[in-house]
Amino acid sequence: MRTVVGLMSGTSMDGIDAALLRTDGIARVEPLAFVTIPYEDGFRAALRGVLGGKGPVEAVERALTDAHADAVRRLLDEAGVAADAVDLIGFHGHTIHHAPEQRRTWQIGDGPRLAAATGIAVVNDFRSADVAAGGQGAPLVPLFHRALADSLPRPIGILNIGGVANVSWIGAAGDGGGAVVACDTGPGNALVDDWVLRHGGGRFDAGGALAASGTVDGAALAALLDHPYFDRPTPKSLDRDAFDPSPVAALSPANGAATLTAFTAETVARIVPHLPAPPVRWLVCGGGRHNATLMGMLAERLGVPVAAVETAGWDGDALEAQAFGYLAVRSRLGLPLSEPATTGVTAPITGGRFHPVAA
Ligand SMILES: Nc1ncnc2c1ncn2[C@@H]1O[C@H](COP(=O)(O)OP(=O)(O)OP(=O)(O)O)[C@@H](O)[C@H]1O
Ligand SMILES: CC(=O)N[C@H]1[C@@H]2OC[C@@H](O2)[C@@H](O)[C@@H]1O[C@H](C)C(=O)O
Repeated sequence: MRTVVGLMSGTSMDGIDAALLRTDGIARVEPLAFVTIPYEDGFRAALRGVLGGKGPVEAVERALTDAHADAVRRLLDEAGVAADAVDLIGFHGHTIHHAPEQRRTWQIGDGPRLAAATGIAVVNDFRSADVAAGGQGAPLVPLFHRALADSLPRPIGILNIGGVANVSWIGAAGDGGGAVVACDTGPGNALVDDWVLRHGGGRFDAGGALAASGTVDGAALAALLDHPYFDRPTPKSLDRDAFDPSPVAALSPANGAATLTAFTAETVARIVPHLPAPPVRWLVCGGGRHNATLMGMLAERLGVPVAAVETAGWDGDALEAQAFGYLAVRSRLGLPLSEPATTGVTAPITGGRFHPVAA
């Protein structure tokens, strides 16, 4: 067992999730502490400005890395754990460009700088090896989900609704320890977040209240769904801004929110025929599980129980950060981070780049 910190800066750009856990990188996971450090509006704008790899990437990368070092200090202070009791940091960084078909994925985050600032060895750059080997480079949380889901009824769908939404389908226990099939399903909250921000309603649709007050526009929803991504078989992955929200542009704030929320729910439902068998149950993590309107739309469309991962005793805000702590340990052990059915890579492959603390 190792004591590790996992750090995630997700596509919704809300801030840094930092988790402390003990894990063997295989079957054992013991969460210890978790904090979220929201980004300041100014930094969020700077981050948005380098999406796509444009603008002052190096300066933003340094600031992002320093913000992660602060997050580690805050996490360890809160947990009452000294830095020298931590073996490793798994540092996802922030995705500013993702184009696996061009064998390109780019997460900013300076590993040596974070190791120097914290005095803890770092693993970063989790996605490049998979993409270089022909994989999608995402999603990478499925092997962690499988470790957690060991005792749950299966097949199960574990759905993460962040800026982008992704599913891990985990098969029955007899099935070689549980086969995993994964992909990004479509948009998560990013389109709704952008819509709400543009209409002066804050950074997101709290509780899904705005969407609940509107009506789904069938024609706009059909136009949004008219995209080749949804017919593509798994595995497949998305960049944050893969979808064009212009079909809702002329709608009222409430109807636009309702339609974009339905778009997320509908695209999750459309993944079911691509899975080996329909899940008997769905567990939802990521910020989208706080959106009651979205959760209701999902339950309606999926027709089986849909609940937040808290019903299984997990922390739905912490899971991604925990996953990158777990994957950092797997990286050090040379174990796979991805498999053909999770990213489309030709064979199970490890990944990550190790940065020891300089002597
Ligand atoms: N109370 C709430 N009501 C509705 N939506 C919420 C609430 N709290 C959070 N969210 C949504 O969750 C989002 C953040 O989710 P999360 O932190 O899981 O995303 P992320 O990790 O940045 O993204 P990704 O998983 O794509 O990398 C917010 O942008 C918002 O849309
Ligand atoms: C390229 C990239 O950063 N993808 C993220 C993004 O956010 C959600 C979804 O799209 C998922 O594919 C992935 O993150 C999670 C943590 C993953 O790799 O499993």
